[in-house]
Amino acid sequence: MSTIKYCMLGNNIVTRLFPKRTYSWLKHQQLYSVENWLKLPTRYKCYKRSHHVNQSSHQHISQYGLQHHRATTVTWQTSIPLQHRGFSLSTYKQKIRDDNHTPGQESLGKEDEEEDYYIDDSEIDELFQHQMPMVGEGDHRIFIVHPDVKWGSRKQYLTTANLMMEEAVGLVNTLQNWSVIDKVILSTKTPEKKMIFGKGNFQTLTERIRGTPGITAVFVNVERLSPASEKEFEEAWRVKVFDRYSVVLHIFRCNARTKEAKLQVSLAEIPMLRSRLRNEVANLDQQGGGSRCIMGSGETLMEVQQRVLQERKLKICSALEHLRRKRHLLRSQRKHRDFPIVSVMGYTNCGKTTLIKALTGDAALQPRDQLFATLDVTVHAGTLPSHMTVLYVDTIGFLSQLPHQLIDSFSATLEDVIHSDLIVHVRDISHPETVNQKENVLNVLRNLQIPDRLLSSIVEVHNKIDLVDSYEPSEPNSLPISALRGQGLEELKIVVEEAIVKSTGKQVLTLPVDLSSSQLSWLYKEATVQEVDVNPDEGSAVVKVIISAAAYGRYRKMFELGKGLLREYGAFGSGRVRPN
Ligand SMILES: Nc1nc2c(ncn2[C@@H]2O[C@H](COP(=O)(O)OP(=O)(O)OP(=O)(O)O)[C@@H](O)[C@H]2O)c(=O)[nH]1
Ligand SMILES: [Mg+2]
Repeated sequence: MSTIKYCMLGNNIVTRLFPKRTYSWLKHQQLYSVENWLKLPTRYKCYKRSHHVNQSSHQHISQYGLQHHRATTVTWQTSIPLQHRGFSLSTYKQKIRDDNHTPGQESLGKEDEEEDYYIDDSEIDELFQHQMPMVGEGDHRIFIVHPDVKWGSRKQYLTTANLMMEEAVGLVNTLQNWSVIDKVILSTKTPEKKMIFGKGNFQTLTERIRGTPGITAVFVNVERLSPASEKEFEEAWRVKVFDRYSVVLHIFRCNARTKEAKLQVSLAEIPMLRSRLRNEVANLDQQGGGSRCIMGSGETLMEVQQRVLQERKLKICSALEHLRRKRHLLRSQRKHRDFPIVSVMGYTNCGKTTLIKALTGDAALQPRDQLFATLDVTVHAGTLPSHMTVLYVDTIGFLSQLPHQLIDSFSATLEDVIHSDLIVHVRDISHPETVNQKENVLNVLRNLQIPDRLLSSIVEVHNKIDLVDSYEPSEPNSLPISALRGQGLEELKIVVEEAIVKSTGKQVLTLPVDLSSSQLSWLYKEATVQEVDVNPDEGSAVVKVIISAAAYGRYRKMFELGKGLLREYGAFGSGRVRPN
C-alpha cells in the first residue's frame, strides 16, 4: 500500500504525484486524460482547485458531479482494477512475469526499470490522439510569410525566394481544409533575431496581417522559430503562428497510419510540447505562480510537466526500440533468403511509390499527389530481367530545411536503407527545384551515415520526363523514365540488375545438374534460376543461375565436391562451372 496524490494540471492533463520510491515502478503510467481520471472510483479521486486549474477544467470536472476537495492525498490500494491504474493488461502481465510476482503483491520499492516496453495498438492510438495536435484541429486559412535572407550563412544559394514560397504553399495545400489566403516575401538581414524582420517591415507586416479578414494562422517559412519569436509574433498578430517544423509535423500526423509512424510523430512532437510548455509557464510566472511547488510535492508545475514529457519520450523510444528489433529480425530473415534489397529514395513527391508500383505491379501501393504521402518503410518484391527477385524498399521523402530532430526520429525507419544493397535515387526532373532537391537528398543521405559503398553506387533516375518538353539528359549516368507512363522501366531494371550483381558479389554461373538429385530444387530455393536446359536422355540439365558466393560455397559442399559428377561437362572450361 502506498500513498499517491492525484492532481489536475492545466486543462487536460491529470498526473499522479507520488513518492519517489514508487515512482520508478510506475514510470510507464504517465499521462492521464481527464476521461481516464474520471473513470476512477470516486473514493480515489480528488483534485485541487488552484491557479493551475482554469475555469473550463473546473466546469468540466463539476459537470460530472465531483466534489471539490482541498485534500489531495489518496490511498492507493492494490484492489483498484488494473485499467484504473493506467496499466494495459499486457504490460501488467509482462511485469508480473518479469518480477515473478503475483498480482496484488507488487514490491513497489524494487528497482525494476523495464528495458523494453511492449505497447499495443490501442495504447499507441491513445497516446497519439491524446497528444495535442501541435497546430490545432480543424480548418486553417493561412497567411504565409517568407523571410528572404539576402546574404550570410543562412542564404539559400540553390533556390530562390519565389520557389521557397511555392514549396510553402505546396505544404499548406497538402493539408485538407487548409488554404492560403495571402502570402508575402520580406527580406531580412537578421533572421536569427527574435523579430526576424526589421522594425519597419515588421510593422507593415503586422498591419497587413491584422487588416486581412479571415486569417486563422500565419506560417513563417523558416525551419524553426524560437519559442520567444513565436510568442512575440502571436501577440502581435493575434493568431497562431507556425514554422516549417510544425506544418510538416502536422502533415506527418495526418498521414500517419501505422504503429511506427504514429510513435515517431509523437516523438517528433515532444520538442514542440516542451517549448510550448516553457511559454505557458512563463505566462503563469507573469501571473505569479508557475514556479511554485505543487501541493508540497517539491516539484514545480514546470518540473512536473517536463518530467511527464520525459517519461513519455522514454516510453515512445522504448516502444520504437521494440519495433526496431522486430524489423531487424525481418531484415535478417530477408538476408537469409538472399534477396537483394533496393532502397528507392528521393525528395517528397518525386514519384518513388509510383515507380515501385510500376516495377512490382503491387496494387496495394497508393501513390498520391501529396507531400509526405509515404511515412513508413515498406518492402515490395519485384523481378529483374534475369528473373532475380529483388525487394524494393519505399521510403519517406525528403524536404529541404527540416530540423534535425525530425529526421532523427524518422531515421529509425531509414535504417533499412543502410542495410540495402543498392540505392535508387528518384528525381522529379520536371520540378523547377530539381537541382536543389538533389543536393538536399544527398546531404541528408550523408548525414544519415549511409555507407560509402552505397553512396558511390547510387543509380540516379530522372522521373516524370513525360512532363518535360523534348527531354534531353542533362547529366551522364542518369536514366530517363516516366514511372506513370511506364517509360524506361526495362532499361532501369537492366541497370539495377547490373548494379546488384556488382554490389552483392553475386555471380552468374552455368551449372550442370543431375535431375535425379535435389540439386535443382536446392538452386531454386537458394539462388535465382534463370534458364534450365534439360537433356532428357541423360537425366541432366544445364542451369543458369545468379548465386551469391556463400550460397555457391554451400552448393559445392553439398553436391559437387568429391562426386566428380560434373567432370563430363569439361567443355565449360575451367572445371565445372562457367562464369558468364
Ligand atoms: N506525370 C507524371 N506524374 C508522375 C510520375 N511519377 C509520379 N507521378 C505523380 O507524382 C505524384 C507523387 O507520386 P508518388 O509516387 O506518391 O511520390 P512519392 O515520391 O512516393 O511521394 P511521397 O511518398 O509523398 O514522398 C503522384 O500524383 C503521381 O501520379 C511520372 O512519371 N509522370
Ligand atoms: Mg511515396
